[in-house]
Amino acid sequence: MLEVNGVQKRYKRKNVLQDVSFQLKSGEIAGLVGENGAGKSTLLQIVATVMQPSAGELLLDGDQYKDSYKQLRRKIGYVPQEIAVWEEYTVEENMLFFEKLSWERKSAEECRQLCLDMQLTHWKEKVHSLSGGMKRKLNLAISLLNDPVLLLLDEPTVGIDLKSKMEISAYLRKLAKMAGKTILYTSHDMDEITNLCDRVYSIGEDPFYPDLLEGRGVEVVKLS
Ligand SMILES: Nc1ncnc2c1ncn2[C@@H]1O[C@H](COP(=O)(O)OP(=O)(O)OP(=O)(O)O)[C@@H](O)[C@H]1O
Repeated sequence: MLEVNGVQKRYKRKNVLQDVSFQLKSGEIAGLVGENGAGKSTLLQIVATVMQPSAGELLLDGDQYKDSYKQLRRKIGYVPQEIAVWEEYTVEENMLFFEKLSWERKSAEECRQLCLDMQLTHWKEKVHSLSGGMKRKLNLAISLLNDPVLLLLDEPTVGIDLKSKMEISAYLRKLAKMAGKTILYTSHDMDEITNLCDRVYSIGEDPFYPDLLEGRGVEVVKLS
């Protein structure tokens, strides 16, 4: 379980996150919405241990982040907005390369299966010849190599076709419901968010997103 208590983030004189508190249970999928610049990526980076908050505390499965950054990092999968894979290498070479950097050992067949699980079938193809959707799937597969309990995804479905979007959504649902993974992800696609999420957190002052989500059958919680 993830607990975020009173998190604040200040960049020089700019307050981005004021007093953010929420909890996520195992197997829960939560969305994070807000206008550009509201602080979604900043919050994901803090939860991912990539960045430290200016104030507040975070706990994962009861362990304080500040006491155990290194151990907790092993339990977290984080996919930033930018696709970070080796373009000149094949899907197979990318997976095997990142497997070497992972804390968990996986065979080549297990790596291939991770890709197949989300309909990424181009095992022998170079990444530069893949579609944007396929690259996003590869990025996601890489983040799962160390069997994270918490998965943080920054706009995993931006700019990809509807079929790939639906495949990624179906796969995320399976990861949460069958494998008990906790997922926090950002998206500007309100149809996708309402279909996929148990709850949506809205960040920032602007009531645009909460208003947009009203009456769509999803719980919306405002964060500051
Ligand atoms: N390293 C940094 N130094 C200074 N300001 C930053 C830094 N990173 C982000 N910011 C500022 O913090 C604010 C929040 O940025 P952030 O990227 O978290 O927003 P976001 O909600 O993810 O936006 P988007 O939807 O465009 O991705 C923005 O005003 C941004 O310019």
